Amino acid sequence: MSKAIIKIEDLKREFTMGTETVHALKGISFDIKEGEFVTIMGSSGSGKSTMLNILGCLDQPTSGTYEIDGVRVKDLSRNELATIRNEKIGFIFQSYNLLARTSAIENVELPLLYNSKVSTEERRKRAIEALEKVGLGERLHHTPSQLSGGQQQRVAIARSLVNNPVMILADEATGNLDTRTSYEIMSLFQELNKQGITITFVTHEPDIATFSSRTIVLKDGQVMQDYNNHNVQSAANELAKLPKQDD
Ligand SMILES: Nc1ncnc2c1ncn2[C@@H]1O[C@H](COP(=O)(O)OP(=O)(O)OP(=O)(O)O)[C@@H](O)[C@H]1O
Repeated sequence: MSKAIIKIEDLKREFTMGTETVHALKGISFDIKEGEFVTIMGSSGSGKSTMLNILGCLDQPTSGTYEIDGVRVKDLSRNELATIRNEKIGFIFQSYNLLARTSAIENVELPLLYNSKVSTEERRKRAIEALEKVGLGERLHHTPSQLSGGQQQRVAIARSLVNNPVMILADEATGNLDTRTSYEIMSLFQELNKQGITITFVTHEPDIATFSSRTIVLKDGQVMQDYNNHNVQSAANELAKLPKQDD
């Protein structure tokens, strides 16, 4: 049995708006085990962003428990939360969030700058390895504006891997990409998952869920469905089915 990386129990998040209370999450419970590739789906307003913020230690629940890699997140200070975020989670966003005018390699090195145990040489070595892993070994010194959207997302994926996080947390990571590039990126996620990396992918796109091994569907702040996908599609196969580009 793989160990649970994420443990969530009866998690609630309420927001106070004037005299009203918005119940964004109404008692959510699930575990995510090491090596899983989970999509968290739901329509607009279902609670995905609220869930993502809590999973990413960017926000705290109103009640209930959230544990990541054995650490209980509730009651941690802001600094402790920042450390957990940096050490345990690799974030990937829809808009890549790379530093402009900064090379791919420097962008990937960023999460290691906060880690005083890693020397300059080691930092560079790990950044190069991460970029090679995502197929960008030939683009180390390109800045974001010199890279395509898909390549920029690959840099972001390399950056998310460089600290050896316990989980990658992706927020609509293919939202800005065309179909072909989305399949390329999903194929990369599938490869990384095969290598043992745990992935949680938050999205409103049902297509994405077909590439993951488990889907959790949120509705009105509750888990409506939580199922294993016994027929995981290969993104590389879907890519091969697309008409050839004339370039
Ligand atoms: N800071 C906040 N203050 C008040 N209400 C909030 C806040 N954040 C979220 N909500 C409410 O919580 C509910 C869930 O919102 P959330 O943003 O998590 O949904 P979502 O599934 O991510 O939607 P979308 O796909 O449109 O981003 C909504 O009713 C929203 O209005």
